[in-house]
Amino acid sequence: MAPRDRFDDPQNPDALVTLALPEELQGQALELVDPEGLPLARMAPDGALTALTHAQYGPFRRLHLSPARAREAYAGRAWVPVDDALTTDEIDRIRRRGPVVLLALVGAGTSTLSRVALLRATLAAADALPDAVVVAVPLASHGDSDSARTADARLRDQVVATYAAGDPVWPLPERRVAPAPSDFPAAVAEVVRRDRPAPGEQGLVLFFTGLSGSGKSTLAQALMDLILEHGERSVTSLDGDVVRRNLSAGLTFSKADRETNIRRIGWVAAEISRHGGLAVCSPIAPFAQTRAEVREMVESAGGAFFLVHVATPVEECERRDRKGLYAKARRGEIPEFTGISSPYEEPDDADVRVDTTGRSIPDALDDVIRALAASGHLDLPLSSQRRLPDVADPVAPIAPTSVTPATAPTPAPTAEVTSTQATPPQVRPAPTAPTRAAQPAADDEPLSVLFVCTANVCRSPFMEFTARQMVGTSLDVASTGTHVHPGSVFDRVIGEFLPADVPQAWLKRFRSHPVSSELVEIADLVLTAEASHVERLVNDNPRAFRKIFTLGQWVETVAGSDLRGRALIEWAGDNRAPATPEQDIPDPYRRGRGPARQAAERIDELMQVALPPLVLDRNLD
Ligand SMILES: Nc1ncnc2c1ncn2[C@@H]1O[C@H](COP(=O)(O)OS(=O)(=O)O)[C@@H](OP(=O)(O)O)[C@H]1O
Ligand SMILES: Nc1ncnc2c1ncn2[C@@H]1O[C@H](COP(=O)(O)OP(=O)(O)O)[C@@H](O)[C@H]1O
Repeated sequence: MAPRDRFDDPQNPDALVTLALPEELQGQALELVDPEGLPLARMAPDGALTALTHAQYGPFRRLHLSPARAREAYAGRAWVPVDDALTTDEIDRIRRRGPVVLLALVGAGTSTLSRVALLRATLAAADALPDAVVVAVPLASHGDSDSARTADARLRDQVVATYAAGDPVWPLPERRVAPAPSDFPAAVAEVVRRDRPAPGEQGLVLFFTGLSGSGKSTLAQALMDLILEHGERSVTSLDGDVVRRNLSAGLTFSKADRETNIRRIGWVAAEISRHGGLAVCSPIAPFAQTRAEVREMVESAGGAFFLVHVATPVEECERRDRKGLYAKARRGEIPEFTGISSPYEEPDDADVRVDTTGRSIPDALDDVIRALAASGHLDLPLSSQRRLPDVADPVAPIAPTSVTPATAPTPAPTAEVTSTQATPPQVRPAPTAPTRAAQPAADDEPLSVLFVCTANVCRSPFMEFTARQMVGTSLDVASTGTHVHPGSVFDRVIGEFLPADVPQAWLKRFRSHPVSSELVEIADLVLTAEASHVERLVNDNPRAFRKIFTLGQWVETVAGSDLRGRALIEWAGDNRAPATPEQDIPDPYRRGRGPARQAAERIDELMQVALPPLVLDRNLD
């Protein structure tokens, strides 16, 4: 930039060769270093610069020549400033001029090309010319304002003139319209295409922000499941809670630590997007400025940033209070709790805003899917186009009718029931839910046991019927599922392996029923077929953790204890054996008679141990 020898030169106020120093460094002697710490220049307190060495950093370093070195190598050629990928027409024009230096001004890239791609495109153009070489000059532009453009043009003319030092300079005519891909030679077009992939091929960061309990993790997880089911892309999850357990372990919830946490997430996500990957982040990220920094990090890594504002209001999040944190925050036990005692700045730059209040998860997720499809980044099927059940809704707002009221009349026994001599007259026909209202049970009242599997058509009703047949009304039993088509019938294949004296009427009258938080709350004990069911139920009902077990886990836990009834359940809550996959009862549904028989035998075997200690009336076991 000779003759300039300093930043912020008062003699050339419009030259924009500036260095913004923090106040405490102003007026001091400084060393300027590259990102790896190599000293490049010394700066005197008055701003005068002394070069120490050439920069040795970054791609195509060999092409970044100072004017002196460039002249040493290429004096006598014509100099052509290049600030975008060259079209076929422009290359033809240059060809007519003879030997040239293409002086690539790669300060900030262009609106459509990164710096490094601008250099690659210029090299590809040089290859198409008989005698052209490339020199890179990191000359940045300072913005779109008229004054910045004027100053930029002046600085650029000066820099180009310094390189040419009297040799001819041939600027290309200004473009009237932006070139189309077909205007470039194939090799240049390929550089342009790779550098700016179509939205569907670009790295992508899906960033969910919102209050604790708003539904970020739930929606993010459902979306990731869907992406994986789709199978075209892999995903990295950066969930708020998970990040805080590893990447950000030790950070607090002060403003500074939250910012650090979000910047770390942003940095990792940006790196993932740099490689064309897909990252799904779901921290609270309460501050607009930090979210903007993440956007900037991602975009400068070449990725796309897609912001989902999970805008569930604080009243609803507090009503859900999945983790009991709002209650603690209200009691002052958690300081700086977002939405209560720490701010959440609503985004005004969200790509989609979803309030999950009163909506099912698939329905809320569809809003995100629609917005993503419109952006061109990701095309996933809406829930209405998917075969159900896949993203089922474990916590769809519960209609009052879904809990059997305590006063529900017992359905009249059918002819089959009355004709089945094995049916004790006091046994209710198969209920779809425990019939006790949500009130504390008297000590001598039968315990209620809720069996849970996936669709509530096979394993859990089998457990329900087996239990009822074994202990009659000594236990209040019911069954439900985590992913249910409500109203489905009992699976006849596993039904074949029920004890012969189970009344057919129970089977006939059975209809499937989804699990709900109310049902879990009412039950004294919840027994599931698989560990994944426990996980799901505990996730949605964390406070019920102590009474939810897999059937196999329950049997292993209580084996050897002399306790009975409620005391046993309480004890088991504190002494639970781990739920291992070996104890699971695999789903035999639609897998034929063999697996159905195995599941039936295993359930039967476990029930023999699981139930007797739960029965309060000792005469019945
Ligand atoms: N003081 C306070 N404020 C907000 N949240 C708190 C706090 N203390 C603990 N938690 C739990 O931490 C989860 C939020 O962590 P994040 O990393 O997402 O927060 S932040 O983005 O750094 O603000 C958040 O989890 P989610 O419910 O998944 O959002 C809370 O469970
Ligand atoms: N439509 C919905 N979308 C997402 N979550 C919902 C919806 N309806 C109810 N919920 C429930 O709200 C809670 C949201 O919790 P979570 O996803 O962990 O939130 P966050 O990650 O924002 O803290 C879960 O218990 C979830 O089942």
